[in-house]
Amino acid sequence: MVEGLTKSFGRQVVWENVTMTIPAGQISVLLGPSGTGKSVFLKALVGLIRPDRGHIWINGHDLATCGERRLYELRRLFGVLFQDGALFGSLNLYENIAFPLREHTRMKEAQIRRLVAAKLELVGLVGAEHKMPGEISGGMRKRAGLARALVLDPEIILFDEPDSGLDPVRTAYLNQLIVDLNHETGATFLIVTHDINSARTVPHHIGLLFRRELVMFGPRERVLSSAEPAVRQFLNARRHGPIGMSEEKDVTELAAEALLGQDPGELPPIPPQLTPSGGRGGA
Ligand SMILES: Nc1ncnc2c1ncn2[C@@H]1O[C@H](COP(=O)(O)OP(=O)(O)OP(=O)(O)O)[C@@H](O)[C@H]1O
Repeated sequence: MVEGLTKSFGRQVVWENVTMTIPAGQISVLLGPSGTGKSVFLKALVGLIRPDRGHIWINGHDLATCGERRLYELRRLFGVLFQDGALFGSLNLYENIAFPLREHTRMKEAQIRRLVAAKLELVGLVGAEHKMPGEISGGMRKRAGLARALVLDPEIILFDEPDSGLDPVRTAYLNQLIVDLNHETGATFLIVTHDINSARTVPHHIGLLFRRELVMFGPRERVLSSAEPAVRQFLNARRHGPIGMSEEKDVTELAAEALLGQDPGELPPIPPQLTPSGGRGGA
């Protein structure tokens, strides 16, 4: 539960008064034009950046204001998949995935081996444990990063652009993997993505950050059928609307657009949501 969250860097307000309840056990997607502070939001959620105001309630504790020791404990509840998997280049996949276990637990090697093997299987990387991050494809690196994010069995998993740099087929496999993992682990997922197709089909809930605020956050079908101009423009990848090339359009531009009578057009039909597959294919 995020309440009244505000963050500025110097005089630049990134977002203010963000309030949302990220539904437990479900998948939520956070969208927004470049620079609207989606990555900063993820970092605030895991306590890497302290917000200026507001609260982040998790299991009865406020992650935004708690002390360092509590923060360290609360961080264990999170798994984070950074953009490129953020693997350690000098460690093989096995050691990368084992890393959080070595950092946060006193497990014996045999137990570590069992857990790493289970996560490798979960993400379809059995047999690749001795490979170095530099030797494998971007898609495999993401899946290895995902295995590492999952290894402490987190309650909340944050994904920062999991589909960036992947081809459409690999993105489809990764999306299915995300849906399956959510189904199997029951963890709460929050995904930042620019991929509209993923945003339309993967999550239960969608949010949009724009003009320093959370414009909307709600169930997928409600957001996809919304007439709110920024939401409608973004989720349908249109030029018509308040979002401009490099920043928001100003009033004159919007007035000119209205005069030209450019019609935003009919909304396309809402695609069905991806369902858990029951079995897993590799990518
Ligand atoms: N540590 C920092 N110090 C100062 N400014 C920062 C810092 N981190 C981010 N910013 C600024 O905050 C704003 C939001 O950045 P952020 O990376 O969260 O955007 P984003 O929505 O994730 O963008 P993109 O979609 O392009 O990845 C940017 O203007 C950025 O320059």
